[in-house]
Amino acid sequence: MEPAGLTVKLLLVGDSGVGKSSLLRRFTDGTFEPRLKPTVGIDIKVKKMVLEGRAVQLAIWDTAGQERFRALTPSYYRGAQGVVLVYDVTRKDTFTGLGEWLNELEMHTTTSSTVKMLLGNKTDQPGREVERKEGLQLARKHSLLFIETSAKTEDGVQQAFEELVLKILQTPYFWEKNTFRKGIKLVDSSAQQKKGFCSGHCLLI
Ligand SMILES: Nc1nc2c(ncn2[C@@H]2O[C@H](COP(=O)(O)OP(=O)(O)OP(=O)(O)O)[C@@H](O)[C@H]2O)c(=O)[nH]1
Repeated sequence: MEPAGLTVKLLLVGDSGVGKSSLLRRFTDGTFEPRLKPTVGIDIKVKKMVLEGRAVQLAIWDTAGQERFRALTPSYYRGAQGVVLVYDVTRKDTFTGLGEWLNELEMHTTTSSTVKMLLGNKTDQPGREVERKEGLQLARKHSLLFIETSAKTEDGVQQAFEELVLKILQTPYFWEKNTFRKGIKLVDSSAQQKKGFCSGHCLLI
């Protein structure tokens, strides 16, 4: 039988239009669509990556940010080892509205089982309304990883996912849950040992 390897479930949440689907597209397909339609319900993409010599299969759940789909979101948290809370650095309302998302996160996840990341997107766009240090402060307050990105230019996108998954792999709970998986596949890590990993982008709190 083929080794099952490691599977990690990630969830993207945040207000409509902040760029969740665009981040996912950029990360999985390397593309950017300037006029992307809002997500309806849920979209799941799978991507394989190798981190620290381990092959990991990511199942990334992209939730719809529109209000009419909000009732569905809580059920998606189940089994998620990583949650990315996205806001738009050019829309203050998406940042001030994070309290509601943070409450939801607190209700549906535990610190030991889920790694959480705060992500400020659209750094390429003029008219910034949320400063980096504001994001950083909020992340510190809630013990979240923090990063700023641009799905358009790709800046920070790869780093965001890598940092999140790396942190998940360092979580004891993850290994307890994955012990039933036989034959974890080890692959050559040399090509994946990144230089300047997360330089200037990521913060591990
Ligand atoms: N300039 C710029 N535009 C972006 C960026 N990310 C997303 N956009 C644009 O913002 C709009 C909304 O992006 P989406 O990815 O659909 O946002 P979403 O958070 O998935 O929205 P919902 O599906 O409604 O929850 C789209 O027109 C994107 O092209 C970015 O980093 N820079």
